[in-house]
Amino acid sequence: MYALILNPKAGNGKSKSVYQKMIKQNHINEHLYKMYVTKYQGHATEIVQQIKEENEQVEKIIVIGGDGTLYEVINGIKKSNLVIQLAFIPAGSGNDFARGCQIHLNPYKQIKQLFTNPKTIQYWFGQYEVNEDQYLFASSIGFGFDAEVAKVVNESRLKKWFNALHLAPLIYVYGLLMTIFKYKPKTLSLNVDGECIKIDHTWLITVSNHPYFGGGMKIALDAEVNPNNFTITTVNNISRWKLLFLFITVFFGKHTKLKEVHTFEAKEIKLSSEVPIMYQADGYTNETQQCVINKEQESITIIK
Ligand SMILES: Nc1ncnc2c1ncn2[C@@H]1O[C@H](COP(=O)(O)OP(=O)(O)OP(=O)(O)O)[C@@H](O)[C@H]1O
Repeated sequence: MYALILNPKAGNGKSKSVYQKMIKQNHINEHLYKMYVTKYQGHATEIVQQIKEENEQVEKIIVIGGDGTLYEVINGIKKSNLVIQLAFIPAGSGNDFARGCQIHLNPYKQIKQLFTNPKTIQYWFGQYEVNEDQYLFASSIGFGFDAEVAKVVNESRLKKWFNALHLAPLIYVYGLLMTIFKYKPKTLSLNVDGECIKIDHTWLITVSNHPYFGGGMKIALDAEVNPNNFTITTVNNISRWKLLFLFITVFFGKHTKLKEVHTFEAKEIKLSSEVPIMYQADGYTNETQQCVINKEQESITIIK
């Protein structure tokens, strides 16, 4: 038996039509699944805990939604120590996890594959600790400018309209323009696999499990799904105009040629900031002054 978790608001309601089509096409047998619909932010985490408590023979969770829904589901899996296989039908606006795992971005193609010719891969989430609490991220965790952009995007009423007009990536351009002239770069101390580094005038640091962030930007060109290392990208000592240029070059994967951009691989990163800094984990934003990031030891099976 499997559980289906649907966020009806993901992709501005696209997820609901995806689910309805799935039913119409008789892809799922009503007796073999239990359906859960999220009602508010954080609900998907609670649903997974409920699945564990109900103690039914659930072997797989299928998520229909965006990266935010997936983030909540994987954190529910972590909190409840559930051993489960996971399938993801991308129906959000960004869908970076799907890109990173080479899951069809077209949800209908993904459904067809899932129910007719499924394949499995192993995936290792990232784990981060803030204020003594541990959480998982599927795609990336970023500190500084990109997190401020994510916050503007999440809080913007325009997101709905851009989605409706099928112009979802443009909401990130809007967030970028709203943030770039206000953001104050920070001095950050990093401990990377035991080596201390101070980075001044930092705009952003992203820690990636796969290449994509921000709805399709290929920030970590060489990142590969693997159990050992993250790819870390830092941007510091850059003018605001050049940063704007950088975000254009990211789409062509040319940003790493800029001298202000550095990339490296690491297994554990400890970050501290003298002042609170915004972070985003799969799009979920908050503030912290310290964070420790590791690879999750156990892999999860992703069905795709
Ligand atoms: N019924 C609901 N009403 C309002 N918000 C909800 C509901 N159910 C879930 N949410 C919240 O919706 C938010 C957005 O979901 P999600 O990130 O999956 O979609 P998206 O923003 O369209 O896609 P992406 O993250 O890929 O850009 C999540 O933070 C989730 O907590």
